[in-house]
Amino acid sequence: MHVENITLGYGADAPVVTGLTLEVPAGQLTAVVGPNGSGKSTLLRGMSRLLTPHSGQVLLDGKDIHKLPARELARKLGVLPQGPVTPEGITAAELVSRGRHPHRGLFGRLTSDDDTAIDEALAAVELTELRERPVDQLSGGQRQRVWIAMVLAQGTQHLLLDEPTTYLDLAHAVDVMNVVHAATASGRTVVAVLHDLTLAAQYADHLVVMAEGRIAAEGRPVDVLTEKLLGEVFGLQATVVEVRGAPVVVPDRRLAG
Ligand SMILES: Nc1ncnc2c1ncn2[C@@H]1O[C@H](COP(=O)(O)OP(=O)(O)OP(=O)(O)O)[C@@H](O)[C@H]1O
Repeated sequence: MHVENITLGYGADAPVVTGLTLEVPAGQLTAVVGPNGSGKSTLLRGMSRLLTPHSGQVLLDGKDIHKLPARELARKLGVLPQGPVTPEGITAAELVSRGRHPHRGLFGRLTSDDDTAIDEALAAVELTELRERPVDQLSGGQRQRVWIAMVLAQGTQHLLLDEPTTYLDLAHAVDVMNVVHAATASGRTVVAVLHDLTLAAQYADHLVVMAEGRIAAEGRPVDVLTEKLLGEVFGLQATVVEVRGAPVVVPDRRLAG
């Protein structure tokens, strides 16, 4: 996936992302981090056709995604947007089955391939036992995992995930990141917006740091996530230590008294 000189914004407002170019490494996990409002979600929306760019292109296998038929794109690119709205009364399994839509014929029923993909996706996020529960009766974290399962069931080569670990406790966040990372082991390309810098650094092959609609730095987490960068981009005073070759961010405390 390649983003070429893209400018994105909303209506007549000043653009949010300006002239951004990004080569997404194939078969790897790219994490996008940055302060609130730096344009991470906007970038992901532009990369997934939820937002049409003012200028520039997003290329998938060399083709402009904004020119591909929707169905063809859905077979190649799975998207977890921020805060997806759950249809009322739908069960977990039904929601996950929607991930199979792009693979079905016009009036197609679910095939055994579809059933397998749905079962595997539910198992991957450990929700097999809750599969018949209405999604609106699940906890925030369980609901988030159902949505991730839906995107996994879509079986696409490319995945864009906006904050897949929001609402998850650390153990479940790690479970989800393990699942997401496993997708790259089978050759899939993943781009995930993440807020937890340490989690991002532990899992990302490639780290992109955004600031004010541009890429402030990118590369291996250990090269990118420095104390200097945290100060400059996040306004955060922190100590960075290395664990298993990846940076861990320890914010400096300012205790009263
Ligand atoms: N639908 C929208 N309409 C108008 N402006 C928007 C819309 N969505 C986002 N923006 C603006 O675009 C800017 C970047 O927002 P965006 O959500 O891309 O940032 P972000 O880096 O993902 O932030 P966060 O970490 O808070 O999720 C913000 O100033 C925001 O107000």
